[in-house]
Amino acid sequence: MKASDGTDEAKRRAGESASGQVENGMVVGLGTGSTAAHAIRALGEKVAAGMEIQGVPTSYQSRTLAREVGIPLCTLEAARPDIAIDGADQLQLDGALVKGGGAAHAREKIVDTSAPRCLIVADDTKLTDTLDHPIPVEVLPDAVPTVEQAIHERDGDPTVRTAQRKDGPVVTDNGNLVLDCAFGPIETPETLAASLSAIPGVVEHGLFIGVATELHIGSNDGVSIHSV
Ligand SMILES: O=C(CO)[C@H](O)[C@H](O)COP(=O)(O)O
Repeated sequence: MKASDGTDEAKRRAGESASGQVENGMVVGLGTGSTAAHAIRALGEKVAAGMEIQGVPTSYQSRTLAREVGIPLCTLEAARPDIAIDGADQLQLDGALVKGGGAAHAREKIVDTSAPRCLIVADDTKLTDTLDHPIPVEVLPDAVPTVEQAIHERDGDPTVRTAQRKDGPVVTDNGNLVLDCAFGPIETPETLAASLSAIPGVVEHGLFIGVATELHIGSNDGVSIHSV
């Protein structure tokens, strides 16, 4: 397959492919980002055609879009997802992912891990042999200085994520801040994931290990599906 340059068309193919796995009566975890949004729109079309599903949103963005396209929503208290569909910023074919480009990774990890099937949708430019994308780390605001120090001690380089159309930092849907932490090539993602989780003040980080069960990778001329 030809590389897609990360086009919206490749993202659409991936999103629509994953939405094709959703069956009548299912509860669906609704991921965040532009690729997951294609899946949500495709699910909205299924609902309009008579399919009965419920969505569990992972962010303000996915909740708003699901409402716009007519997907009935529920919470994790009401029902566990049968399947989750979510995007990624970078991924390996063994299913190790970096997420959190939209700062939604804390809720995404909760919803994605609550589903027996987690389908990751991405264009083919995001595939890599070795993860090296900065890892988003959601942090309680008071803990930023101590978490920054802990990241340096782990040979990482943290940067507070700043907002595009607001002065100051990005504030997550949970009221926290995000440190984008560059580690260079990550040879053992599971070790780094455990190490980041152990830092006091870290709410959640964007390394998703052992979460994805299927990868739907869109390109210019099709979709490839990989079981993990
Ligand atoms: O993790 C995410 C949000 O927190 C997104 O799924 C990830 O950033 C990919 O987004 P996009 O499909 O727009 O490239």
